Amino acid sequence: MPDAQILVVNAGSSSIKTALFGTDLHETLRIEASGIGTQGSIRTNGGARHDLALPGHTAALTAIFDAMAASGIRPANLCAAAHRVVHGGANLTASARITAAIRTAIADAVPLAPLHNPHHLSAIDAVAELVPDLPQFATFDTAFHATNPDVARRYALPDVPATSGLQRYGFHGTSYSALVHGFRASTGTPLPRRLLALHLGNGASLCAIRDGQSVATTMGFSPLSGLTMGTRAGVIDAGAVLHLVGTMGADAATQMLYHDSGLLGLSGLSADMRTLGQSAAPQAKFAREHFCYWIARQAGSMIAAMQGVDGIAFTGGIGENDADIRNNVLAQLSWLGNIPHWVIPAAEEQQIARDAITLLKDQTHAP
Ligand SMILES: Nc1ncnc2c1ncn2[C@@H]1O[C@H](COP(=O)(O)OP(=O)(O)O)[C@@H](O)[C@H]1O
Ligand SMILES: CC(=O)OP(=O)(O)O
Ligand SMILES: [Mg+2]
Repeated sequence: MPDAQILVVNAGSSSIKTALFGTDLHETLRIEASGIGTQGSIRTNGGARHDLALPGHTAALTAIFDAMAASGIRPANLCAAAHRVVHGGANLTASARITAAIRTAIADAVPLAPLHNPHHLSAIDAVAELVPDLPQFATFDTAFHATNPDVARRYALPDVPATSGLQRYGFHGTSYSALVHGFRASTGTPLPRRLLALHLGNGASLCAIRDGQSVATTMGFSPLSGLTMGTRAGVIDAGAVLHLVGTMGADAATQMLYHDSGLLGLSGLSADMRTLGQSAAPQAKFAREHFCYWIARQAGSMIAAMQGVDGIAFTGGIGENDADIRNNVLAQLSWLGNIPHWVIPAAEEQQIARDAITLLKDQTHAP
């Protein structure tokens, strides 16, 4: 194992994907834990999945670190760690070295991304404990959407202190920027001028990408809005949220909207799309239909924001693997005519490593 490896940690809501990269961006090891809280499994270098009980992210991180140690990785092999961070709040949008102040800002944004930020902090702290002086970096999921125009970002709320920072940030930007960066290499064609990108994983969103830049996306202030997701409700009338808070209280409403809704809430069976696809239960079929219908509905909004569409790209665990979901969505968009589409593996880890390498080089060249 050569030295100077960058450890990348991508904690999603149902997965932790880790990889090691050389400073030339060459991937040397990949260990992924998936189905956290459902059908837990771990796999190394894209090989066979091994079933493993993964009740939570802490168990997944421990299993990954054990597997890394078993693969011969030692702290001395690492020159940096780099993390995907879903929400950095209003001020943290560009990738950065994780200082005490930045850790605090990520902690302050926990209420805005309760399915993600706590796990980013656990990973940052676990690495700091294992290798105390290792430089650590963060890539923010919000960064790619900084190009959205004000009309897209602004909620129609008054400009008063209570609404400070209340805007549509958008997420999955790490995946979308990797998709734009690697589009030609993975498809053999140039990036279409107006691309509808669908990141469909446990969390799911759409992005309107015009000339390589995000102009609109379905998630907003938090990763709760937009599409139907594994356990998240997606777009819901604020009046319905007020009603839930009024009748159940804020804590129970938060639990319902983030943890008990979406595919799980609709099916009463599972948040996991693969499990639902294998089920003959009518509720499982309805949950899958709901997922596709709301993708198609919100795709119309993204296409309007770009004034048309020249290509469609699917990515994420569902987007890459579930052909029935892709075909259902494409059939509901057939009114568009014959638009080319591609399936492109999410390359979030490579994007995170690329950002960290840029920051490492900047530090080396700093006066
Ligand atoms: N072969 C498959 N067929 C259908 N769904 C799949 C398949 N593989 C993974 N998925 C689904 O992908 C989702 C997880 O996506 P992923 O992008 O890994 O999650 P996360 O959002 O946690 O990063 C789950 O709903 C899982 O069932
Ligand atoms: C932002 C988000 O929902 O991420 P994930 O799909 O990885 O849970
Ligand atoms: Mg993910």
